[in-house]
Amino acid sequence: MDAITTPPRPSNEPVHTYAPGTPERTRITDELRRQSSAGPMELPHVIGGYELHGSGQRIDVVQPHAHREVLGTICNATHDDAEAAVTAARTAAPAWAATSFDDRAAVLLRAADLLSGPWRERIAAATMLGQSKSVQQAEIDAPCELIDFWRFNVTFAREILAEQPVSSPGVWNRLDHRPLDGFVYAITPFNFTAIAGNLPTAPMLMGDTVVWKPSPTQAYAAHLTMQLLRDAGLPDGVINLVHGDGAALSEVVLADEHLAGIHFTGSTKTFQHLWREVGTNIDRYRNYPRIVGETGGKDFIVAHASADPDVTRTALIRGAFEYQGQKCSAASRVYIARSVWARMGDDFLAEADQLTYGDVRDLGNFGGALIDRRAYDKNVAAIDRAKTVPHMTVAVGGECDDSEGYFVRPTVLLSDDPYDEAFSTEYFGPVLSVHVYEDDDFEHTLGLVDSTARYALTGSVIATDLGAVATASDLLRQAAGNFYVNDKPTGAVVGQQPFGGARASGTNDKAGSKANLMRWTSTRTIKETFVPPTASGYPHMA
Ligand SMILES: NC(=O)c1ccc[n+]([C@@H]2O[C@H](COP(=O)([O-])OP(=O)(O)OC[C@H]3O[C@@H](n4cnc5c(N)ncnc54)[C@H](O)[C@@H]3O)[C@@H](O)[C@H]2O)c1
Ligand SMILES: N[C@@H](CCC=O)C(=O)O
Repeated sequence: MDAITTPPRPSNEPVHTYAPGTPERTRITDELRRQSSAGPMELPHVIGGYELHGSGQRIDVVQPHAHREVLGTICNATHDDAEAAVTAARTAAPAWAATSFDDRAAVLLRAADLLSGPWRERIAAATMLGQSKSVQQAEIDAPCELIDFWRFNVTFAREILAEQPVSSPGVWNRLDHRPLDGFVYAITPFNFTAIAGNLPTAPMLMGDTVVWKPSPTQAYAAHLTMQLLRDAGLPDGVINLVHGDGAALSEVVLADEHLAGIHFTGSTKTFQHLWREVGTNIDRYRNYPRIVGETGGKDFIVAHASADPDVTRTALIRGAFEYQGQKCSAASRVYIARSVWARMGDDFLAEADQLTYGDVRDLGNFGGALIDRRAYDKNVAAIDRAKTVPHMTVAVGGECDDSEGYFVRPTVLLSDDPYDEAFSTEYFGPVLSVHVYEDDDFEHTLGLVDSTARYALTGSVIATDLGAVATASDLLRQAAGNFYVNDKPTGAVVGQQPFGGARASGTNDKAGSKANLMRWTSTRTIKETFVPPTASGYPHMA
């Protein structure tokens, strides 16, 4: 069809409550039961449209809150798998680049409607079981955030295509938003099904073909996401799903001359490794690969002396302990004015102590388990260290139990020393470091917040004094890519709070925004002169 079309206007997917008696609660409970009793599934690579089981090491994907229950098995990708995926991506590229924007967009719009409809509980339950999310946390991830990524990105991409230069009389200037000249490598984290679904599909929407490697611990929901995209009409080879730890895969992919971009979300350490490898291979590439990475955080809450105690307590509980502190945006260091702490500290500690982490199939639980043994050991070590530090008190929690699942209790560390490593190291678990400062030390404390950790992802200021809000916003301008006033620092919504941070937290290309989509297109400028000159002289030469 030859027309300039307007995609359906996106609005954020409504978040279901799952309150007792609601139909969605019945549906999710049935689906959790069905998936839990289905027995382990093979979770194949999907390369060029073929489901391949691979010859690499087999890795079980388990329920983190019940680690004896196996959901499925993946095979770690080998060099052969990697080469097959790169070949499939390159083979599919010409036809995909020639596919109209509307036809590419329609795949995502169909996928969004499938996820909002018949796939909703399937993906939500898979996210709960595989990533140990409470029903509320799964709901805001996938379905809702993933649907939003898909619908909003279509509108953002359409706006990019519509942005065209001016043309002088006699000339027509145009921008051709080409796909990148090569394939994109999308590497995704365990903690959000939505991020895993967005990172390969954002470049795909812009006409690129993709090798997608999800986290082994998110492989179960990733497998279903790939099935959903294929149901929505994704052609073979456009996205190639390859499972495993990524080591052998990266040895092939990062050395390939056609690597055109990396779309990464995960830890700072992994991102820096990938960037270094790109540097090492720089002479091999036909183009400079676009490198987009959203990484770690040590996200803060600063409560001014004017802060409302209930707002502060709620922001701390939700910001630090939802999804067991495993959001890159989770509050993990808090600075509270002494007078505020005096009014809400005991209530906060009591509420934290009463939070229930358990099997997420029991909808009464606030949260689940840590994702795996590695995350569990890291948090146990952090808590054990804290117990030995003289200026630090484990005020709540500190108990850990891995007999059934990787459970770490919500833990609050109170410290007189704001330079302790607990205020600068990302533990990625339910461990919150709290420093109580003197009320008149607000500006000095903001300096501490800005300089203590190397990250700059999210942060909140809580204050009713608007002057204090303005001071914090000013002095912390570079300390967070997402800055919240009188709220928790988590829960960004696509289209409302574009998400991402700078410093060690990433390239700040804002997932689910035009800025991100621009990284996946290589613009060609076309100038056409209608009646070209036929003589080379200029009037001043007469
Ligand atoms: N800023 C953000 O938007 C954001 C969002 C989610 C998570 N995160 C961060 O992600 C981290 C937690 O996620 P994680 O534990 O999955 O991170 P991770 O770095 O351990 O893993 C991320 C992905 O990289 C893969 N990987 C590791 N080594 C690789 C290699 N050599 N080649 C290819 N792939 C490789 C992993 O298998 C996984 O798929 C935290 O640091 C968190 O802050 C950031
Ligand atoms: N966008 C999510 C965090 C993603 C990282 O884990 C939030 O805003 O809470």
